[in-house]
Amino acid sequence: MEKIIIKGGQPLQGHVAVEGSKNAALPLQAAAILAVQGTVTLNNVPPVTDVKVMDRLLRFLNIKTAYGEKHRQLVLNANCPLSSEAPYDYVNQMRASILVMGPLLARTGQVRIALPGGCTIGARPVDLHVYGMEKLGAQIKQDAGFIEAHCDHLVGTRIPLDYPSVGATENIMMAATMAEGITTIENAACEPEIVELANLLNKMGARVHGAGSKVIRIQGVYYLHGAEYAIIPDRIEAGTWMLASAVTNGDVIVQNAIPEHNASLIAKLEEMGVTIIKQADGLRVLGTSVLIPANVRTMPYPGFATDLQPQMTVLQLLANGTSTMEEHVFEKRFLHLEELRRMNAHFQISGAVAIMDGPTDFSGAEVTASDLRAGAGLVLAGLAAKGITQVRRPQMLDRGYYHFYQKLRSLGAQIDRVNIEDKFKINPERQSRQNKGPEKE
Ligand SMILES: CC(=O)N[C@H]1[C@@H](OP(=O)(O)OP(=O)(O)OC[C@H]2O[C@@H](n3ccc(=O)[nH]c3=O)[C@H](O)[C@@H]2O)O[C@H](CO)[C@@H](O)[C@@H]1O
Ligand SMILES: C=C(OP(=O)(O)O)C(=O)O
Repeated sequence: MEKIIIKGGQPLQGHVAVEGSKNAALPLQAAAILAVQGTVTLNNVPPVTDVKVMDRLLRFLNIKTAYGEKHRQLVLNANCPLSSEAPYDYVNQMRASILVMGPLLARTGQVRIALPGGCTIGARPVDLHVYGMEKLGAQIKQDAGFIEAHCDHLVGTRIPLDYPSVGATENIMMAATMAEGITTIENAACEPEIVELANLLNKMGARVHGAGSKVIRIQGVYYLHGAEYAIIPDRIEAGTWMLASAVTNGDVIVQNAIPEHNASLIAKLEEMGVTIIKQADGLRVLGTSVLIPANVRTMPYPGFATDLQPQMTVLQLLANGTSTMEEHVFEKRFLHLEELRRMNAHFQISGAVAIMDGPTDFSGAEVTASDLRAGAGLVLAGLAAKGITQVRRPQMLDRGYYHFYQKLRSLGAQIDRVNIEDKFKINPERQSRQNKGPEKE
């Protein structure tokens, strides 16, 4: 069993570099399905597990891919006939696998994809994705855990979304690029990752307008071709390092962080007494020993990002007084708080609201990461805690962070990742010596 082990109490100091955005990379990988001619070259692609999971799915669909970790470059070639079936084994690990549905439908006229399944942050239906495909003219059948969609050709139309779902907006955008006529997505998601997808699609020959606003207009084209694109820095990774500096009363420069992408976080940090200085090489985050409580609500962009909620609650628990966190994006994203109780946190949860009493004197304990960001939150609590914290299931962190503990160690944290079985594994040589008994002279 692997664990991250942290000896807390060390203020973080130094520089940390942010990788390319995981949540931008995944839809951009899926968009490569649309290129009937030429290759799609993506730069600044982070070497994280989710990107590898998407890569495995795309290769199953017959797309040729080559990734150079050193240069963070991924080249995708979809110029051959593609399979339109995505089996359960290839989609059950990651929700974002559903993003192949729109482009496959546009490219091949049919798709059969297993439903991506449950998730520890709550139910994650795909009804808005399906609604979008239906509005574009696809016939959809859901049976035996699969979504099956087919169409002669897709036709542009008005698609008002009940909720600005990031994934549904991306799927619809990709499907609509080759639809006949104009598609208008209303109440579209506005996340920077949506703008990234539109930028790549437009470089591939699509005509997408308004990405980043509530209304996206897509004029269908006959075909899409290859293009090269560099992915933006990961705003969630950047935010995690900013919070790591704040919870340890540190002084960290988060390199490549784009301030506008973390505006809600910056505003809350400043409200709590943390100093943020915008520098040419990134954001300098200076902690404080007197944290002011704050109330936070997660919301679609540009609101406070749900993917920074667990990390933020650690800072709120350290503040001098009562803070609240309202989780409005996912229904079950407070599992990390129950683990933090083991580290001396005091709070109550009432529906979507966590009411937290600070200041918390975190004490090290053994805890388990239920998902990627819960894991990040627990490690941050460990950095702020007295004594030793052990975080189980560190593989959760690999989904979206590259070299998580190594980067923290470079900032001065006392942190390691160990395989407990390795430590206690019986050395075969020693065992055979023991079995033989003492060597004769
Ligand atoms: C790979 C990726 O980019 N993941 C991000 C993306 O996830 P994802 O694209 O899954 O997030 P959505 O914006 O779609 O989901 C937000 C909410 O809408 C609901 N919903 C969504 C689709 C649907 O068809 N029906 C429906 O009810 C979900 O259950 C959830 O409660 O945006 C989330 C919200 O910022 C982030 O936390 C994830 O890190
Ligand atoms: C929830 C996340 O990702 P996904 O949507 O892929 O589960 C995340 O990155 O925190």
